[in-house]
Amino acid sequence: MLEIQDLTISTATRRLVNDLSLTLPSNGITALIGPSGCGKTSVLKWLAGIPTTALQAAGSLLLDGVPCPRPHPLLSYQPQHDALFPWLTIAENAALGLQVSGMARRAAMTKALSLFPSFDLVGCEGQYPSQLSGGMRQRAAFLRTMVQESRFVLLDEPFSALDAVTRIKMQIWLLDRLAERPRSVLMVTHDLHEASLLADRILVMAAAPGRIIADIPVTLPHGQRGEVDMAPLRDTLKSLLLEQPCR
Ligand SMILES: Nc1ncnc2c1ncn2[C@@H]1O[C@H](COP(=O)(O)OP(=O)(O)OP(=O)(O)O)[C@@H](O)[C@H]1O
Repeated sequence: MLEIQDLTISTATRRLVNDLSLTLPSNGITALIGPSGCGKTSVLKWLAGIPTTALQAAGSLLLDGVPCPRPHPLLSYQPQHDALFPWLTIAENAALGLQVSGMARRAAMTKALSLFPSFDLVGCEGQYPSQLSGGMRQRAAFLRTMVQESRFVLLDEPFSALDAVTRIKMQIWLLDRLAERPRSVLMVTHDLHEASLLADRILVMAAAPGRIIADIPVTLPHGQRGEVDMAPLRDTLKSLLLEQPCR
């Protein structure tokens, strides 16, 4: 269990996130939605321990009840932009997270390469990020995050650059992997359809300052989430978001 307690994030002149507390269970998908600029990415970056210039943050993070340093090897983070290293091949990029956490290069490469077929990246192993489309780069970044099998996975709009078919494939892939090996995913998304389809719980943030205004469990099994079944939930989310100003 991962607990954020009283997280406040500010610039020199304004408070971006105010006293945000939330608990992530050991498994399942928690979607984080909210108007643009409400602080979703800032919360994920803080969790991942990414230093952000010009922002000050205060708050505690507990992992299974014990203070958790950041960055932490049990938390992996996929930023909004793919952040692949341009001088490494796609295979080298994909294996990098494993190597950073101590796995030998050959073993890391073997493990990463085994996932290339399910990410539709076969043939791209030796290419560089600049040679790939935006969607392919996003799949490679997703692969690099998921291959690490961290207990907590932080995904910032992981499917936003994908075409509709690839997006559905990746969503199904994520659900299948989580069914095989449960872990906890905190996913920022602007797509209410995606949130209602994937999440076990949806957190809605408001802006100015950023805070959680709704915490909605989604209990219907994934296999039963048809368009019509999920429409009332999407309407609720839409109403909550439309009440919020954009920043
Ligand atoms: N380094 C920074 N310096 C100053 N302000 C910042 C910095 N980083 C983010 N902000 C501001 O913090 C607020 C929250 O930004 P953040 O990216 O966390 O929002 P978001 O909810 O993820 O937005 P979006 O949905 O558009 O990606 C925004 O108003 C943004 O301008």
